[in-house]
Amino acid sequence: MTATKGTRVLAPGTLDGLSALVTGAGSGIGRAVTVRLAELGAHVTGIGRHEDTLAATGELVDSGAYDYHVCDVRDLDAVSAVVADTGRRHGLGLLVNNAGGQFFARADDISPGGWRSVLDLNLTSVFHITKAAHPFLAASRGAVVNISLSGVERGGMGMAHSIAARAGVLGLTRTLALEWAAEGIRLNCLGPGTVLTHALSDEASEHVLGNLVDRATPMRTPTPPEDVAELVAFLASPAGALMTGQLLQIDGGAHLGPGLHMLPEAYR
Ligand SMILES: CCCCCCC/C=C/C(=O)SCCNC(=O)CCNC(=O)[C@H](O)C(C)(C)COP(=O)(O)OP(=O)(O)OC[C@H]1O[C@@H](n2cnc3c(N)ncnc32)[C@H](O)[C@@H]1OP(=O)(O)O
Ligand SMILES: NC(=O)C1=CN([C@@H]2O[C@H](COP(=O)(O)OP(=O)(O)OC[C@H]3O[C@@H](n4cnc5c(N)ncnc54)[C@H](OP(=O)(O)O)[C@@H]3O)[C@@H](O)[C@H]2O)C=CC1
Repeated sequence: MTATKGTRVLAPGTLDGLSALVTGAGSGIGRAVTVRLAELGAHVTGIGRHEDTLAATGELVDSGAYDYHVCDVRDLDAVSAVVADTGRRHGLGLLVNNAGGQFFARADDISPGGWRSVLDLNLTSVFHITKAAHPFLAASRGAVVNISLSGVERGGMGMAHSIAARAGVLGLTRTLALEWAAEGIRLNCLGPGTVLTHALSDEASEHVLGNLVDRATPMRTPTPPEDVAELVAFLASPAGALMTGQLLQIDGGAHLGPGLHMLPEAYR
């Protein structure tokens, strides 16, 4: 596995005056997005379930550029209240639906409860948060970026629940891009490949991810979270003003189809 360093191309000040809301801002991609948006001039409100990690993200950005709310995105009333509070206090020009995740299991081993938990986290929450953000996004002619998953269009073995949820988000993104275009709101999805974040540090994930990079990613490199962040910033910037309803894969050509050898032994 080789790794490339994250790339930064946008000029300082590109996002001056932007107010952004980032779910899952306390780690991984969400943290990288938060840091980059703030560097480019935005104010970011982060959401996550753990205060310590959300606060640690704040140590990486200028004071005054960031605040956070401890909240579970699956608690639809609570998260809608956070969106409304953020919109009232700062306005809302960018919503990044990033919080998400899954467990790796073949479809036969996904119980109704397991299916529901992944759909609630990765699809239902996105619908409700985005709907709650609508009036504020309309007021600012704002943008939504939904963090998706490489494989959303082709499928991904061991991730039936998650891929189904992300496909749902893609459909939602494309539909709202049509419904809300007249209000100047743009919505897009980004599909990272393998991003080496702490969430993937357990043994099963290690196994899957090492294999994914070496055997299922033609460019044989993980996706740096900073590259995802730069694309989010681009989509929020004036340069992205005509981009809507798109899925942008940022995955080194990854494809999770060729064989069960990528899954932990127990799942083959
Ligand atoms: C070429 C393509 C490249 C793509 C690479 C993609 C790599 C992907 C990377 C990522 O997405 S990284 C970010 C990932 N982060 C995580 O995934 C976080 C870890 N996951 C979780 O926190 C949880 O799994 C969850 C998805 C949030 C679910 O948590 P929840 O608290 O809701 O679950 P539980 O209450 O514990 O269980 C609910 C339900 O689910 C069943 N279940 C849980 N784990 C498993 C498992 N490993 N296998 C099977 N079933 C599982 C559990 O039994 C419960 O079911 P019921 O008992 O109710 O039937
Ligand atoms: N890593 C990878 O290879 C890839 C990841 N992705 C997707 O990118 C997104 C970010 O992943 P990544 O940064 O790797 O993972 P992390 O686990 O590092 O980040 C997920 C973040 O979401 C937060 N979160 C999780 N569940 C909830 C919840 N119910 N309510 C509020 N916040 C929540 C977590 O914080 P807390 O636990 O404090 O709530 C955490 O900060 C996810 O949607 C993931 O599926 C897509 C492609 C590849």
